[in-house]
Amino acid sequence: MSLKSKIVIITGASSGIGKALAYEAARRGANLVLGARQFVTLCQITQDIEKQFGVKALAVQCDVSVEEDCAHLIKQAVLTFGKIDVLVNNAGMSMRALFKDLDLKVLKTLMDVNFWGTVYCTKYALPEIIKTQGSIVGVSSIAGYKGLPGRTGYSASKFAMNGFLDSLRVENLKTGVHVLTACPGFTASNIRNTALNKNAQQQGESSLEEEKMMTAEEVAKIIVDGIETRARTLIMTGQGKLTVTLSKLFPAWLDKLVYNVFAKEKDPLLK
Ligand SMILES: NC(=O)c1ccc[n+]([C@@H]2O[C@H](COP(=O)([O-])OP(=O)(O)OC[C@H]3O[C@@H](n4cnc5c(N)ncnc54)[C@H](O)[C@@H]3O)[C@@H](O)[C@H]2O)c1
Repeated sequence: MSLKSKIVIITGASSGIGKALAYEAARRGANLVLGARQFVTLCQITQDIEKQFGVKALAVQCDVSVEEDCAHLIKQAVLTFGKIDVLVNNAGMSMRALFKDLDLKVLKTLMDVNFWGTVYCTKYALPEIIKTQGSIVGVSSIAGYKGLPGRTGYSASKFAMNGFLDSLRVENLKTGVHVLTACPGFTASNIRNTALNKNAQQQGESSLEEEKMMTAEEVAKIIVDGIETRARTLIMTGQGKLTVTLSKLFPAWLDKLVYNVFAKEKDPLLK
C-alpha cells in the first residue's frame, strides 16, 4: 500500500522518531494529522511539511494519557479529511530508576502514556481504519520482549503494548486491518533526557552514548517501509534480533547477560 494521498495520524510528532515519521510519510505523499502536547512546535512542523512536500498537515494538541484528547485527535482527523488510513502510536516516555527506590507515580505515568495512550487512540480510530482496511502501528521496543534493569515501568508498558497489538492483529485477521509492532533498538533522540527518575522528575541528560545509535530518520524509513509492505513485526537491529531470540531460547542466561551489560557499560544504577 503506497502512502500517496493516504491520511496518516502520528502521535508524539513534535520530536525524535515521531517527527522523522511525519517527514518520511509526507515525502511519500501522505496527508498528516500530527498530535503532541507542544502545539507551537507542532504547528512549525506542519507548516514546514506543507511547504516542502505540498501535502496537507494538521496539528492537534493532544496529551495521549488523556482519553478525551485522543478522542479529539481522531475526531479532528475525520472532520478534516473524512477518513483515516494509518494510525501510528508513537508517543512515549522512558524512565531510569530501580524499582526498590521508585515513586509508583513513575510506573503509573509510563503505563498512562505508553500503554493507555495507544489503547485510547486505537479505540477511537479503529472503526475508521476498518472502513479503509488501513494500518495500526505501535512504536514499541526491544524492552517489550526483554525486561531491562532500571526500566520496570518502561518494559511493563511495552510488554503490554505488544500483547495488546498482538491480540488486535488476530481479532482483525478478517477485517483487512493491518497491525504492525515496530521495535527500534537504541535510537538517538530526546527520550533519555526526558526519562523520569525515581522521583518522577525528568532526568535531564542521556545515560548512553547517543552518537553510536541509529538515527530517528533511519528508524522512520524502516517503519514507513513496514507500513507500505504491511509487515507484521519490525525488530530493527542485530542486537535486538539476538535479544528476542535469546529471550525465547535461553531466558535465564539472557537475564545474566543483560545485567552484566547494563552494570558494566550502560547504567551506573547497578554498580
Ligand atoms: N529512542 C530510543 O532509543 C527508542 C527505542 C525503542 C523505542 N522507542 C520508542 O519510540 C517512541 C518515540 O520516542 P523517541 O525516541 O523519538 O523520543 P522523543 O522523546 O524524542 O519522542 C517522544 C515523543 O512523545 C511525546 N510524548 C511524551 N509524552 C506524551 C504525552 N503524554 N502525550 C503526547 N505526546 C507525548 C514527546 O513529547 C515526544 O514528542 C517512543 O514510544 C519510544 O518508547 C525509542
